Amino acid sequence: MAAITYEHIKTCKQSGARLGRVHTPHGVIETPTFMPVGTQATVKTMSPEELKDMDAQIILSNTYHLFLRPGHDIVREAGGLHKFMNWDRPILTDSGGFQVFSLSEMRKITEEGVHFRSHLNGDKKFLSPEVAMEVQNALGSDIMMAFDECPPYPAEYDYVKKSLERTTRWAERCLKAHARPHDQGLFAIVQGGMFEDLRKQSAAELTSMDFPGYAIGGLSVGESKQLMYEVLDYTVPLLPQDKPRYLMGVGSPDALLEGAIRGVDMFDCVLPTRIARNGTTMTSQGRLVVRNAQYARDFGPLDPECGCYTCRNYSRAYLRHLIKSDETFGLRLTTYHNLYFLLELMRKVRKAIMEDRLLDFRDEFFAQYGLNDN
Ligand SMILES: CC1(C)O[C@@H]2[C@@H](CO[C@@]3(CNc4nc5cc6c(=O)[nH]c(N)nc6cc5[nH]4)OC(C)(C)O[C@@H]23)O1
Ligand SMILES: [Zn+2]
Repeated sequence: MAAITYEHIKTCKQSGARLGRVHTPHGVIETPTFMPVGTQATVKTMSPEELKDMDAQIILSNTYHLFLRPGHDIVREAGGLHKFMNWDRPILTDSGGFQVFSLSEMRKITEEGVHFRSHLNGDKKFLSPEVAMEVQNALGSDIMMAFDECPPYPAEYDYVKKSLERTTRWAERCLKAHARPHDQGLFAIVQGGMFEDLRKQSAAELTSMDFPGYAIGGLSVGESKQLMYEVLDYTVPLLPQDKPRYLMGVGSPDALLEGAIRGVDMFDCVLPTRIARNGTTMTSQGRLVVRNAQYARDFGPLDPECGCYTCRNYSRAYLRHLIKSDETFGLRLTTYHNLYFLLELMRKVRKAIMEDRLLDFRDEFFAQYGLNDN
């Protein structure tokens, strides 16, 4: 029995989006799904109990960060990431390639791997397919990502082609280094930038190696949303129907809807947790910056249509006061709401697929939420 299997439930007759389940050793994930990001073994300010209250079915953590601190050996000695952070549902770990480029200085890519300096203390470090697999093995995540290179955006055609070919060779090395295929699934990451023929090449090379799931990398890196949707239009159909498809780094309401409509099953993004910490919230009426003066005497709920703990028990005035006063409880309340909002949105997406009306749902949602940059 493979560690990760995909169960297709139905395809929306109106949009082509699909309803499914991903089966993992730590439980089932209903898709399309949004995965809260817990980069350093915690979804910032949330307890595992609160994440379960809102029915987060899987969370993300990160090889790069845990490799640097506390070190994967400590997590291994703790019994793995599930035990270390007291989370008994599925965990997906990113492989670290992308974070090396988005966080560290002084990096040098070779065929062997990437030499870089830690962004924490400048120590010289090295990540490679083999090291990334050893670290994820120590973390014990249910879904591991292959070690890849995410080209910068924009990037020249020749650079992107050479980069995707190395990513394919690195994916092969990850497969060879994969010690526990029966209790950890390894997803490959399709690259190819914004070039249709290179996306085709990357997808063909990786799907010929039969991974249990495929991620679409190299997006949400500064390109316009229209360009991202264009790349999805021709990349998603290249991936197998009977495997999960994961779009990395995407998490605004509009992008989640447009991605689901195009057949994406899994999403992750720091957006909801990151903006919550500066008092910006996602509500059914669009973005609401609750720290703004206009809410000083607004004793209504953050979002009148939301049933979450924050919206049932506290007012906008109180949230504004806490955020302005730098009270940690304020960050917890806005984070709880933002995550609940996106998880609730995905529940509504799954219901709309079941009822063959996802395009109608998208139009209704945008009419209320607004097309503003959310
Ligand atoms: C949208 C938002 C709010 O998310 C923030 C910030 C900037 O974009 C993000 C999200 N975009 C994103 N694209 C990715 C592509 C890959 C990839 O090709 N390979 C691998 N292994 N992991 C990836 C992770 C990715 N995350 O990336 C960082 C830099 C992690 O911060 C995130 O804007
Ligand atoms: Zn709420």
